[in-house]
Amino acid sequence: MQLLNKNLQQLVDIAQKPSRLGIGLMSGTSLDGLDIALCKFTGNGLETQFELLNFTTVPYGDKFKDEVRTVFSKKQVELEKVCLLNAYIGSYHAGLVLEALGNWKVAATDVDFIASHGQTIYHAPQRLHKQDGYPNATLQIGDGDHLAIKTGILTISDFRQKHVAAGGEGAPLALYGDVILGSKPGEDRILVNIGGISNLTYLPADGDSDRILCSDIGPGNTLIDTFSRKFFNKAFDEDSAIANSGTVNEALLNSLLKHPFFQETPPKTTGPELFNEEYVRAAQERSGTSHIAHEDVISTLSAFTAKAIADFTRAYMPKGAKMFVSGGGAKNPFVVDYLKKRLYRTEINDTESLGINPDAKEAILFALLGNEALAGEPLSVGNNLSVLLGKFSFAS
Ligand SMILES: Nc1ncnc2c1ncn2[C@@H]1O[C@H](COP(=O)(O)OP(=O)(O)OP(=O)(O)O)[C@@H](O)[C@H]1O
Ligand SMILES: CC(=O)N[C@H]1[C@@H]2OC[C@@H](O2)[C@@H](O)[C@@H]1O[C@H](C)C(=O)O
Repeated sequence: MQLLNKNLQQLVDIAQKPSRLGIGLMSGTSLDGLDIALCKFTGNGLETQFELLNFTTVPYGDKFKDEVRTVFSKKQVELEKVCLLNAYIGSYHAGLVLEALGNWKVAATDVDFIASHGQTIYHAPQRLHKQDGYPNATLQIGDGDHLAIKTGILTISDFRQKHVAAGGEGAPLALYGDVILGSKPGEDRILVNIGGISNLTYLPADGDSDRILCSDIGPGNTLIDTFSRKFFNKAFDEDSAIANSGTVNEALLNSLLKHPFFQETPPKTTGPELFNEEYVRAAQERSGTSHIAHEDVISTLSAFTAKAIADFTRAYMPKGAKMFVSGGGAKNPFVVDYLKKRLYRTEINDTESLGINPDAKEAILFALLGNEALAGEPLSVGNNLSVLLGKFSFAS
């Protein structure tokens, strides 16, 4: 007699496998493309053994980016567009997964699960929306059912909602993956990811769970990208070519750093809902720097990203901790050099030196969270919430 329906049986079977093949998908706030990481997991929790088998970033075309930007971090949008994009992105990502699997010569039937972050279109922690009676909120679109149906692979998605439901801000979720991938007994480590928004995980040498901290820091690439697009028609400041041709304007830099967010005690989260074009315009007006050269704006915004990380590190991190950077911002020489100058006593490398591909780190994180949703137990580490995240979408 069959006791379970087919879908529940599939969950039990996958959970009991000695090792699982999972795909992590991340589409971040930089809107540069879809990161796809094929990982093999053995075990779960802090004992997880993991291997990155394949990784690719599929760049988004301008048309897709423009479509998403019509609803991205905007207070008012066409609701119809949100509805259409929710289905479209799920299905589009599914197509990209199938294409990647084809390129890697891996059969979809050999993959146990997809763990999909989706596309954040609005992040609204209470600290940002400040509306009485409303809780923390965040919204990711690209529905998991479309991925499951189109690829035939069990899909876990919408990881941030339960974090919010359990009292968190829905981010950052990096902590769990960073603890597993990046901890080393006897070494104080700081893992900094410079994506659209930058965030950091502190991993103490003694492994003391109470001292582990994960928090957003401030803008990563988001402002550099916005103004590179606006002034120079470039998606980003490749190899800091623009920033290097300008000068940091100290008055503007100080004005940019004057926001209560930077004084708030971590953990905290933010997004382009705060750090956007209007934010920079207002800082320019306050500091009388509205007419400085466009190159100087890019240099100053790059310094802003780096100085926010340096200030946070000085304020909250113990001296002597080693820093490991990842995310697209780790490839911005101006940002990294500025950071090194501000933190001249800190040893700074990228996460490649830990054996973690700096571009793949966040996609791996979601694959890890998917593995936990299937085979793990709620874990209490640092300031993470002790809940298993993610919703299941079955292929039939
Ligand atoms: N060669 C380079 N020079 C300068 N900047 C670069 C370079 N390569 C990538 N970047 C920056 O990295 C960005 C992409 O970063 P990443 O892929 O980490 O973002 P993301 O996944 O959207 O991040 P998150 O979700 O963490 O906000 C680009 O938009 C660009 O600003
Ligand atoms: C709401 C949202 O999408 N936040 C992202 C964003 O990009 C970086 C930073 O802001 C971080 O808080 C988070 O992503 C990573 C993966 C996280 O949750 O750890």
